[in-house]
Amino acid sequence: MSELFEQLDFVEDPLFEKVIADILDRHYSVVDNFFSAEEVDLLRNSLLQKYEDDRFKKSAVGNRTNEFIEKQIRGDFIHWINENEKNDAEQLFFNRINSLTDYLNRTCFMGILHKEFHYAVYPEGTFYRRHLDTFQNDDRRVLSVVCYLNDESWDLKNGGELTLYLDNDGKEEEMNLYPLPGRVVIFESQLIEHEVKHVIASERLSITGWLKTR
Ligand SMILES: O=C(O)CCC(=O)C(=O)O
Ligand SMILES: [Fe+2]
Repeated sequence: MSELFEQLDFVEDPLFEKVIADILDRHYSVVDNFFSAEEVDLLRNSLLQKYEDDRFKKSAVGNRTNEFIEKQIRGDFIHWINENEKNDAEQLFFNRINSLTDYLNRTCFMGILHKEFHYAVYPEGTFYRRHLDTFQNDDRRVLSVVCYLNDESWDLKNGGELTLYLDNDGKEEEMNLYPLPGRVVIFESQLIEHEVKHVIASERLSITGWLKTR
């Protein structure tokens, strides 16, 4: 009878399996080299092209308050990626994200139906204060996915760490993650508070997005 349950086109993927094991175990996963150096170059060039074309907007927080308060919370500039108008780099990006999503849905029944992703540029001196990614009363966000697009010369002294605030048996613990090129950090949007520390030097480049239900 066992063949009844076989899915002939299913191939186990060790990297995605690690993501799932991490999420089940501790609600976040860090995957280095999720994107290859060449892929990061393509995506960074795509980001920089749009940034130079001035298509980025100052990010907002929740319902618009005033600009001054926003600057005290987050200082990044963002540009939403439209999947219907994707360029080659973005096509490659979504292929990879879609395989992860399909894998999660097939193996964990996560029910991810939608996604939204934006480029982000944090200029020198900016940060994003501690927050949960559900501030817009949007409980459809299941997983937050952050992909770093800095180049190989990115130095740890540039700052801009992503700090995750984790619960270790009732005691808060900080996990500091550097925005290294090709690295992807995935975490449960409803659970993990986090912040982007001050960017001390250089521009910090990334794509951030959410896998969503309904
Ligand atoms: O860039 C990062 O490391 C995290 C960004 C973030 O928390 C957000 O955009 O909500
Ligand atoms: Fe966030």
